[in-house]
Amino acid sequence: MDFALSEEQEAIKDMAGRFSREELAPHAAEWDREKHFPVDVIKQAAELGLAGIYTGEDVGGSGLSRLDAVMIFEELSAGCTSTAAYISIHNMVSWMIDRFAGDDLRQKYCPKLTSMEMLASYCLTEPGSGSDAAALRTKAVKDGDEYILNGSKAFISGAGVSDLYLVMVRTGDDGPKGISAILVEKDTPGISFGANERKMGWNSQPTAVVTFEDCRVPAENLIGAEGEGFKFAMAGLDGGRLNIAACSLGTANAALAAALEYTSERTAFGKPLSANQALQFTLADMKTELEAARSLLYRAAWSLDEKTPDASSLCAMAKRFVTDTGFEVVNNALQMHGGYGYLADYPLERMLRDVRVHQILEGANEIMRLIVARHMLQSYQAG
Ligand SMILES: CC(C)(COP(=O)(O)OP(=O)(O)OC[C@H]1O[C@@H](n2cnc3c(N)ncnc32)[C@H](O)[C@@H]1OP(=O)(O)O)[C@@H](O)C(=O)NCCC(=O)NCCSC(=O)C1=CCCCC1
Repeated sequence: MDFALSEEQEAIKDMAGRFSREELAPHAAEWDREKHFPVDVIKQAAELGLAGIYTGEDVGGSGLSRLDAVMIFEELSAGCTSTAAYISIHNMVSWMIDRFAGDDLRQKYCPKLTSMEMLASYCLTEPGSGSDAAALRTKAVKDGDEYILNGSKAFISGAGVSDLYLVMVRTGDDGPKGISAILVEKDTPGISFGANERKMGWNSQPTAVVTFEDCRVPAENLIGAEGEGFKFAMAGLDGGRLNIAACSLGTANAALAAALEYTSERTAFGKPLSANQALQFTLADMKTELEAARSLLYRAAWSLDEKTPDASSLCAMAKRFVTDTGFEVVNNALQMHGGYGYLADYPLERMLRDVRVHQILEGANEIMRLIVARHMLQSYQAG
């Protein structure tokens, strides 16, 4: 087993790290304060190949691995958690179209997504269904060569700004087998967007309800066949969950770096804070837990690349463990800053607000435990 990164991976990390330090970090506090969605900066990411990281090269993607992707999101999130997370959602949609749509849709949309001529949003959650995703009710009824959509999607990142919406809809019976996936462009008559939600964090991207009222969408926009949408949605989330975990990891790395600097420079009782063994122990635990989190994350990403049978379960483990660990590390770093950690002049309170939601979205961490337990019990019962 080789734990060393390849030269190409080192170069990818360097490139993402530079973009993060130069284009994201200097503005993250302002974007958070002003609730500004930095579309221009996000589009610069496309020029670096970060808009279709694991989308195929034949449609303009970078054709990299999931392991490469988590390394990239770890770097990007150290600069701005919320912006990195939006880029991760865009990547998830780009990959889902590349992987599951027919060639006409792939050729029509993937190059526009990988160049970020179009930005994308993922629409699964509804006002009445979150963790129980298969209970979704947004209907799509076939009418000639169109589907007519009616219903609402909630908590949609990028809503109102994104150009393309990958929407999970009900085309059949109750449950997962009646769900399909369809693409809806922003200017389609019948689609509308609610007000930007007021959130604790993730303020550099808009979040809103998306409503469909007799929204007519070409039938050719259906991804795959009717009834396949739930599996596509779950497969997309396997990778999405890794990327969100990477966003917690990168943010926590930055928080630990800030804590090291602060505790080395700030003096109390005649010596630097970091000279206190109690703080040293906490710093050591933070470092150790982040290393453990990274190891699990990379292992899960490798499993997804290799399509191992336990890949979805490992993605769920990584999402749960890394986002919980990331939150604890950021919280400890904030505590080490004392009162300053609570001020918006320092980045810690923003980091804490941003990573908190990673324990909730793309599958709450309780659902991650459910996925792991189900896989473990099924494997046990199968002998
Ligand atoms: C895990 C879960 C609770 C499972 O549900 P059930 O028991 O209804 O479904 P079950 O019986 O497990 O399965 C149905 C079919 O589906 C296949 N499949 C499952 N996982 C996968 C997978 N990973 N890959 C491929 N196929 C999969 C399964 O095999 C089955 O097919 P089969 O009958 O065997 O032919 C699921 O609902 C879930 O996960 N919720 C969290 C939602 C949730 O995560 N939102 C997040 C919304 S997005 C979000 O929060 C965002 C926030 C910020 C912006 C981006 C998005």
